[in-house]
Amino acid sequence: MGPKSRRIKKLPISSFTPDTNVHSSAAQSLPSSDSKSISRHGRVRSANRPVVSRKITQSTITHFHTLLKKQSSLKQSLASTIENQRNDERVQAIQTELDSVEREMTALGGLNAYQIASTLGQSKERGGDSSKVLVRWLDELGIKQEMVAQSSKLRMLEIGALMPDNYASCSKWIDNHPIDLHSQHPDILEQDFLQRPLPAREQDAFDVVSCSLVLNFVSSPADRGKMLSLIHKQLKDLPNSFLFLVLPLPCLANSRYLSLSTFQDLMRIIGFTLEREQWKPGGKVGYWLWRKSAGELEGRDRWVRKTVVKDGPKMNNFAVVLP
Ligand SMILES: C[S@@+](CC[C@H](N)C(=O)[O-])C[C@H]1O[C@@H](n2cnc3c(N)ncnc32)[C@H](O)[C@@H]1O
Repeated sequence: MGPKSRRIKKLPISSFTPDTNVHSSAAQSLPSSDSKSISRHGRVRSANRPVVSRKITQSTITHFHTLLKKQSSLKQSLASTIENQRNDERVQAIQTELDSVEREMTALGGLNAYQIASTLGQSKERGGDSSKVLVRWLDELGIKQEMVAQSSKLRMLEIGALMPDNYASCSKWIDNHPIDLHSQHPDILEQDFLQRPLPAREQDAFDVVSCSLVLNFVSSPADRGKMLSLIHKQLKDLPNSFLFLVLPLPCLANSRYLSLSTFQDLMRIIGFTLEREQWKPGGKVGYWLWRKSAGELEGRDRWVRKTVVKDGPKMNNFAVVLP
């Protein structure tokens, strides 16, 4: 007899601690789309900032992530039930559940409320945005100095940009192209990165791609793998091409399917070598800078499905699989 299969308990992936008691109050406290709260430069003006507690902001983000994951898995079940069984009752049941999840997302304020909650997470009161870490690393690597000396600019793609001006203070040497699924500003291109056309010419490719707290937003392991592989294709084939990745630390430090070291193996196969990292044990967020390298075929098979690397009662199910 084979080993007894055990149900793996799902915990939400978020940079924040889940708090199920305040979900409904989050929906009431967050405003819907309010262009007046965004300044000419795209910053959320403090005077107009919604007054929400840290707890409510965190709760909204966590709850939204959970709903996104439910939505993604219900959509998958719906598609496979329709394709394989054509069982009308089952299809109806999944559709009803999906409608209910989507109603809950709308009640929470949808992507807009999630973005406002995340913007508050970026604010100075909460420790600032991640761009400072990337700028410091590019400075330490001598890339800033090189650009300034050559009067040249790094071509950067910022995936999941809540504000258009995170790199405004570096405009002399960084030419940033911010995109987001739901743009909060005319200077942010509204685009799904997974649908972005690949660069037709080398000069359309990027020197740096920033992917800060976005990979954990992508709800399926296969789409996460696709995102990392597409980032590799959007980068120039030059030694100084980088991916700046920011993730809630538990995604790698407390997952059943990944660890900090196995993630490094996966990235090597996709074609990334670790250049810099910043995180502390028990911390909420980790920062990694990956240099583009040649991808590897050997060992790829291990990453086409999820494999448990460790298990425990309070672990999460964050995973990445390759397309
Ligand atoms: C938590 S926010 C992160 C914002 C910011 N980068 C930061 O570090 O605080 C995640 C953002 O990623 C965006 N996003 C998620 N998937 C995306 C995709 N496939 N293409 C473009 N943007 C995406 C979401 O719309 C959301 O605004």
